[in-house]
Amino acid sequence: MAKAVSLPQEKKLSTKNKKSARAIALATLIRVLQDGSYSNISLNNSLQGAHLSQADKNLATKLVYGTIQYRIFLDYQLHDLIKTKLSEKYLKPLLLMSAYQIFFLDKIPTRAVLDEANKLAKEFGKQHSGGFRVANGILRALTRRGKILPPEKDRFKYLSVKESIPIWLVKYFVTNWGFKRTASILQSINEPAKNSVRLSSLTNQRQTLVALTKLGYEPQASQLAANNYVLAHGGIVETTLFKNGQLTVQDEAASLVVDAFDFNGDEEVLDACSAPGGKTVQIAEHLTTGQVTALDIHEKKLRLVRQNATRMHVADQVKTKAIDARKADEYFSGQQFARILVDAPCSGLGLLRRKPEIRYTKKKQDLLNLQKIQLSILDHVSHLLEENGELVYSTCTISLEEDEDVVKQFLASHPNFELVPFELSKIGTKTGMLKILPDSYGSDGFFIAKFKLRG
Ligand SMILES: C[S@@+](CC[C@H](N)C(=O)[O-])C[C@H]1O[C@@H](n2cnc3c(N)ncnc32)[C@H](O)[C@@H]1O
Repeated sequence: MAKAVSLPQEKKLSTKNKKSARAIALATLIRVLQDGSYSNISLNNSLQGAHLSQADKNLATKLVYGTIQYRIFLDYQLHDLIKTKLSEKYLKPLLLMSAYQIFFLDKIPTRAVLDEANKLAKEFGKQHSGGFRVANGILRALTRRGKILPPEKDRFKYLSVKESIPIWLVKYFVTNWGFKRTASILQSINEPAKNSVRLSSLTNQRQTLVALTKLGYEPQASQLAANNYVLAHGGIVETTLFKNGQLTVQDEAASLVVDAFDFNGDEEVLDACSAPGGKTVQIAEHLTTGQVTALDIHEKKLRLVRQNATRMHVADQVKTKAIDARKADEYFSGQQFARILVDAPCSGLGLLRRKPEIRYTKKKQDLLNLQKIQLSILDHVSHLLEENGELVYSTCTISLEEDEDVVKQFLASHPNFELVPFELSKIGTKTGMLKILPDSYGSDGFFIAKFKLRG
């Protein structure tokens, strides 16, 4: 439980600003938890017109994402203390947000959380409503009682509440990786995501590293990817290093996907699911006379691919086309690509650390629905690969349905393809498939399979 210690950064903020940050967080949480809005869109909209200091923006962001991330845990803390129906819409989000601060933000004194909750209840409640008294009573009872967890012998429920993961997902993980590994994965996905960048291979990497060090980013070479570095803190997109295309934000495991190809530089490459273009630009960096054709089903998202390509100085190597990859063989004829990447739409279970909502929005049936789309994309683009060409299939999920099972089914229906082992600079695979679980290196969870079309 949080102790009543002072928070220097909090103290520096004016009371008015503090209240605004919390009011914005609460308004966002009401929209997300009660109205089903997307947290990132909702929060960005609220922050845009808010004129908050950077510290207050950070606080509002932390409150929104932290409350969403720990919703199951927080609900459990509150469930037996809420004895009446919460008639006003703001009350439950306010209780969850306050409980989040009490249990997870050690530097905010409990006293301050209660005072702020009181003010917010008066601001958000109806006139003459007693909502603030209800909130106050529940939060005081919560601070008196402290944290509770289900009995450890109820293993699934215990893990579900402790790590704030739906029971179906805990069971799914335990079925595939056993209890001990599941506990390790779940614990790791609640840790903050690393700030990983990939240095452009077209610019002077030594100079970039020196500049990063001077700016206090303390770059540490990635354990996984050749050109990636883990930074001590965020904010890199505001720097000229990012704006000038000397580096880009890319997870360490995500960077391995393109490294699985062998390039000569003159190839025609198809990137079937390309937006926002992280891997497209990485492919393009390998090309001299070759080109990469970047598809995405959403025209709007291709703008991001073009922006990325321009920023990273590879626009001449990149063409974009809004096409459903399941119809790619209607637009392109013959075996015209030497390399094809299918970085498929997936459940994103490897991104649980980065995107706290995924754990609540994904259902087991989604894994099979997505598998159908993934197989269909693979099938339709596979006709476009030249003989001896390379096809890489990747996902940012760890579900077997979308990874190993897709590979198995694709090979069964395409006997002219075979898996090929690949060696990357820091990691390799003899099977042609590489699965990175989120607790192995603290990266995103990823799956990569490399196929070759027999000549
Ligand atoms: C995992 S993301 C790709 C990330 C991207 N490769 C990168 O590195 O930045 C999957 C992308 O596939 C797109 N997508 C979904 N269904 C598609 C389809 N049928 N055809 C083409 N693109 C599709 C989505 O819009 C999304 O941008």
